[in-house]
Amino acid sequence: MDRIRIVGGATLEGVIPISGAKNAALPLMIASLLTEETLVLENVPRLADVIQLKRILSNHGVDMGVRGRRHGETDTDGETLTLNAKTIVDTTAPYELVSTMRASFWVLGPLVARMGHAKVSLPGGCAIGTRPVDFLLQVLEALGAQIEIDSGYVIATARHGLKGAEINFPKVSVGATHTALMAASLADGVSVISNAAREPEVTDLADLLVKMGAKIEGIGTSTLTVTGVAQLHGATHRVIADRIETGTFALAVAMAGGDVTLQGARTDLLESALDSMRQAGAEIEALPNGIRVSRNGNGLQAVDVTTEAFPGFPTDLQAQFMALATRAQGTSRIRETIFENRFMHVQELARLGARIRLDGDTAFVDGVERLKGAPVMATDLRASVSLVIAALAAEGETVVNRIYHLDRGFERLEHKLSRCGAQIERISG
Ligand SMILES: CC(=O)N[C@H]1[C@@H](OP(=O)(O)OP(=O)(O)OC[C@H]2O[C@@H](n3ccc(=O)[nH]c3=O)[C@H](O)[C@@H]2O)O[C@H](CO)[C@@H](O)[C@@H]1O
Ligand SMILES: C=C(OP(=O)(O)O)C(=O)O
Repeated sequence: MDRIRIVGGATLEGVIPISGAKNAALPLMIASLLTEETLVLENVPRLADVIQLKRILSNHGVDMGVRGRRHGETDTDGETLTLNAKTIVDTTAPYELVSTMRASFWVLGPLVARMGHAKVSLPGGCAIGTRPVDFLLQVLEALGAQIEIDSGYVIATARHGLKGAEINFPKVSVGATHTALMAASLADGVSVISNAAREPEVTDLADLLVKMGAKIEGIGTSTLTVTGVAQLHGATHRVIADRIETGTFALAVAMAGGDVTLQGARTDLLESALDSMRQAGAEIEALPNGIRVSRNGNGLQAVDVTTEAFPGFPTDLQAQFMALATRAQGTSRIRETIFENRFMHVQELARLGARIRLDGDTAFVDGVERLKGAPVMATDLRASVSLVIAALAAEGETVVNRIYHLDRGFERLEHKLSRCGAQIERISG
């Protein structure tokens, strides 16, 4: 199993290219199941989750190709993927393929909408809470599908197609909104989705669906009105920049000090997190094609944050922000309101010398003068990278074990950081 070794203390200087967003690329790829025509997706990140979804889609019969590199493109540019689901050969997504990744469950909506039948294993994904799928199933039931659970599989049936409906979510859910958008696009009649997620990845999916011929109003708001169409067609779309990768590298610079341009990053995708970083002592400047982050000399200050649905502070940056707070002056209160068990990084950060107390949904982080390198264990995707951030400022060597979690969501992390001066390397095997 690969590990990452970091020797802390170096400041970061240079340019980091930001990849396409994992959490946008996955639903965009899944949308290929909605049409017989070809989708072209540009700027797809090279990640373990994308490779796994390619396997799942292939199993359904989606033909896939990767377009060769064009003039002027470098190896930091994302892939251009073509996906064609002319013939769906299998409407089952088996446990072996689905169990490692939450987003793979989202094939359920498009399959039942187009084929009238789908059988999908209950999902896996990061172990950060119970993560039920009840809202996703309620969406499909509201649209007229019959749902049955059998031997760990959800079986959805709608022999005569789906019908438009009113859908009102009790809680904001990204995956349930993706499911509602995709299924309602091919349903007969109008669907109104209330309390919809407004995450940029939901907007990216809605924008793609509109290019494919879907009729969606209210994009970017919490009420989406979808008028179903009989068929969708092919389209070309560029995956938005990864706001979580952006925030992660911004926090790495805030932690290590230095001056880095995050190329291709967009401030409008993470205003709330950037504000918290400014309060902590980072300088952040929007550039025409990126964001410049620096911290030179000034110390870090404690900041309180509460995770919320977009446009609030994202739960996917909570662990990384906590890493920064471990070195700030004073006590930071970090409250997690989205997932009930997303604090597994706390005990690993403690191995590096962090002082963190947990009380229910809140972590109290007392900043310390120094962290010291140690062997640590990655427990989930964002927890893994929080350990990397802490290690950048720790004295001596840190080895992060089980980094397969990290490879799910960060493309060439060690290259991107080492190019800016970090002492970081992958140890294979
Ligand atoms: C691949 C992907 O894009 N994953 C993201 C997505 O996950 P995901 O779509 O799984 O997260 P949701 O937005 O659905 O979850 C939000 C909350 O709703 C609850 N819930 C959700 C569905 C449901 O049927 N019942 C239910 O109770 C969840 O347990 C959680 O407490 O959004 C999360 C919240 O921004 C991010 O942390 C994940 O990185
Ligand atoms: C939690 C995440 O992913 P998943 O929903 O696939 O577990 C994440 O991207 O931070």
